[in-house]
Amino acid sequence: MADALDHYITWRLYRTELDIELDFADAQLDEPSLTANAPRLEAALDALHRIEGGAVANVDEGRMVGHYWLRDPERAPDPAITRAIHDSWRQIEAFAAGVRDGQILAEDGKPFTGAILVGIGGSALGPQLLEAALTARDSGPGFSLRVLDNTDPAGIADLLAETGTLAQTLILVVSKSGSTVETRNGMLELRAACVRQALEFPKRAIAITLEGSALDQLAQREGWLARFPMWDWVGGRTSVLSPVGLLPAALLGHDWRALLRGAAAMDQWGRVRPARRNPAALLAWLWHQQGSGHGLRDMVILPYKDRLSLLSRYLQQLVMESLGKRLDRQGREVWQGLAVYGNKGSTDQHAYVQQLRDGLHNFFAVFVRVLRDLDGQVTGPGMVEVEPQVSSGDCLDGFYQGTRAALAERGRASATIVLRQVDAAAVGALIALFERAVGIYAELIDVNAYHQPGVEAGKQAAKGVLTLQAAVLAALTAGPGGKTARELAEALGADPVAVWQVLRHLATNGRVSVDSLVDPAAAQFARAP
Ligand SMILES: O=P(O)(O)OC[C@H]1O[C@H](O)[C@H](O)[C@@H](O)[C@@H]1O
Repeated sequence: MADALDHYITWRLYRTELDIELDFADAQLDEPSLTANAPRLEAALDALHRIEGGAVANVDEGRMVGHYWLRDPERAPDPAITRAIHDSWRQIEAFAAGVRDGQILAEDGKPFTGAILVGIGGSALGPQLLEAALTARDSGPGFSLRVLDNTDPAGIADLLAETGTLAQTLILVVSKSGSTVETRNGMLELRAACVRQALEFPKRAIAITLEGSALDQLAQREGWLARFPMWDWVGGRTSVLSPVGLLPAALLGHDWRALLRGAAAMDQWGRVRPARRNPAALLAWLWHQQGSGHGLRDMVILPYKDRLSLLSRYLQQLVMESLGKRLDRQGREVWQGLAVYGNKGSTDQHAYVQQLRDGLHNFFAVFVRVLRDLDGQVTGPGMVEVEPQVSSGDCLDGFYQGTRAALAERGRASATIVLRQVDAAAVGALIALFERAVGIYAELIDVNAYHQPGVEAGKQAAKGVLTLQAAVLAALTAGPGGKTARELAEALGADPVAVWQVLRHLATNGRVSVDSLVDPAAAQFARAP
């Protein structure tokens, strides 16, 4: 009779060189369905193999999908790509060393002590994840990274207030396309702050972007301090191991080569056949089985380690932007996706775990367990005993094991990724594991994981709002009296609700005059005096 230990060993994948385990013992996977679906999984792995060999997997945009080459440049199908990656590494190494050793100085001759990264989506989430996961561990004192990832004036003001003088601050403007509005705005706001502080923006500005993009051209024209490449074969949400994530990591003093090594080692593991022995394939199969191939259950990401609390935010983009698709690759309407949320344990146990155990059964959990309580040291001697013979770390691990068991008891599935510690190699491996699982799952459900047609609709509509705002401002007359939103909308042939929405925002910010904003039909707007 197989006992619980046999069951665990049967559903455990372990890789010695990574010291990472994937524990599927509570994942409710079963051998018969895995055997029956082995051909599909093997075909998905074949497809990934072709992608790694340079297939144009992003058919709509006619692009190769090369994030796997970022950690193993020799795999790239074109020697020019291999060279470009190696060149970028050399450039990152030299620049970060120059900043950290004080050869690259600010205009006042003093060292740079921090950076503000301006970017959004894939151009911010990866660097944020790395900073949160690795900073305390690797960097030592002396360099800080702040991120400006929105066009919210209050957020920008807060960041500027926190930073104070920008004299010792590098400004990293990160945008693959080089034309993202939020990032442009953040850059313009920081440029204005430099002018206010009598500092030269180009002397501290660095661009990470596609060669020839609008941002790249601007950086060239103005002679920015440095320019680093992005490539069209790397998607924003898989760009963390390109200069997008590596340069900030290097500036922070992280072991970015270990990050690459960890990812490359996970890629190796992720190429293992048969699929039953392959961690990424089993993870993708878990998603498929739990959500019936239609994302019917959400993935709750629960790392029991504060430093990984941004993992779920990072994975939200990677998974949901890749898999959330209306059409499959045959053009059929499929409305696919896989919702991701989570923060960290045991914190979330005091928030929504109640529903996970007792409520709606529309999820499965992926735990991340970190065996070592404190990095690089054993805590035994001198540990604080919160109870006799019990440390805080014992409690944290107990909460993980307890929550997992409590969910299993109610028939809720989970998988656990077990790391020895949160170091650069482990973080690289985690990133690669999920990237590969996304690639495999996309093959299983037949969607293009590498485009994002859905994000355009909101951007276009926002442009329309600003066009309407310009028309409304032009149509307003100077007071007294004024016009209602309805009158203005009629004059402009526009939607009166849209006109009201624009006006109430402008009025609240003192850009137009209004008698009162209480009644949308009666409010009288006039040009601000
Ligand atoms: O790096 P950027 O070109 O500025 O793009 C930033 C982000 O915005 C877009 O809307 C995409 O949906 C994301 O995939 C991308 O990461």
